[in-house]
Amino acid sequence: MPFVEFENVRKVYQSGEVKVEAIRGVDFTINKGELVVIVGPSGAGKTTVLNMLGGMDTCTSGNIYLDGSEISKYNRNQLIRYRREDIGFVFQFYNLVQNLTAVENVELASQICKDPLDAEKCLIDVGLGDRMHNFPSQLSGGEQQRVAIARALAKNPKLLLCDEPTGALDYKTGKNILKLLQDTCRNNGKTVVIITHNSAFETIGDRVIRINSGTVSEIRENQNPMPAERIEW
Ligand SMILES: Nc1ncnc2c1ncn2[C@@H]1O[C@H](COP(=O)(O)OP(=O)(O)OP(=O)(O)O)[C@@H](O)[C@H]1O
Repeated sequence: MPFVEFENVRKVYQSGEVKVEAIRGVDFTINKGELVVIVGPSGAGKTTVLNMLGGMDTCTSGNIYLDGSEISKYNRNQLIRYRREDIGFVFQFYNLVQNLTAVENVELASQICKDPLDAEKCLIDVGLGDRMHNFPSQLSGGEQQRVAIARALAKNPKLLLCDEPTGALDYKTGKNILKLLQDTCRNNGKTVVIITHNSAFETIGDRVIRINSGTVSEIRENQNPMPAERIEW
């Protein structure tokens, strides 16, 4: 059984009289420990897929599975627990609490889940061992994103979901963050999903899922994914 599965998933948004079919019958699988790149142009439905996979939104029909559980059947309380314990989130704009230090930001996340990793160790792992007691405003964008990644990993989640994780960063810093995500997958066996509009990122994924107009237009497995430090865009 695959680690993650989307089975004929549909999502219709209804605003007043207008219905938007954001996702129109999407099927894909993800294996444990894979680095997956979900790519597609703006408006294709990537964020909708991420929101359903992350338990922030529900599908209109179809089935979504993670690690043997059908999350598309979860009720509100089960989804709250799922978001807290099973998923680590990394967003474009870091979303750190400004009046807490790096290590306090990471501890904040680990306090709400049942089997957290050590906050200081997570910061050391992302290369911030010497910046733990800095506030976000004292850190660069790339460093703040590293704190956000440490915060997500400290939850010891089943899945790390990253929505445009390099979107706010310059080229070189963005590449370093991709490398960190790839290393996290390789070295810790973590399943990592990166959502992006940037097709250049396709080459680093073990699996690439291309979304266009609410459907999957291509699924590809890279036998030899490119090391993130070597990609160019
Ligand atoms: N809450 C909502 N209500 C109504 N329509 C929505 C809602 N969220 C998304 N949509 C629509 O669903 C479609 C897919 O949007 P989505 O945000 O998933 O695309 P995306 O690929 O993530 O795009 P981007 O890269 O620009 O974020 C779009 O047509 C969008 O307008």
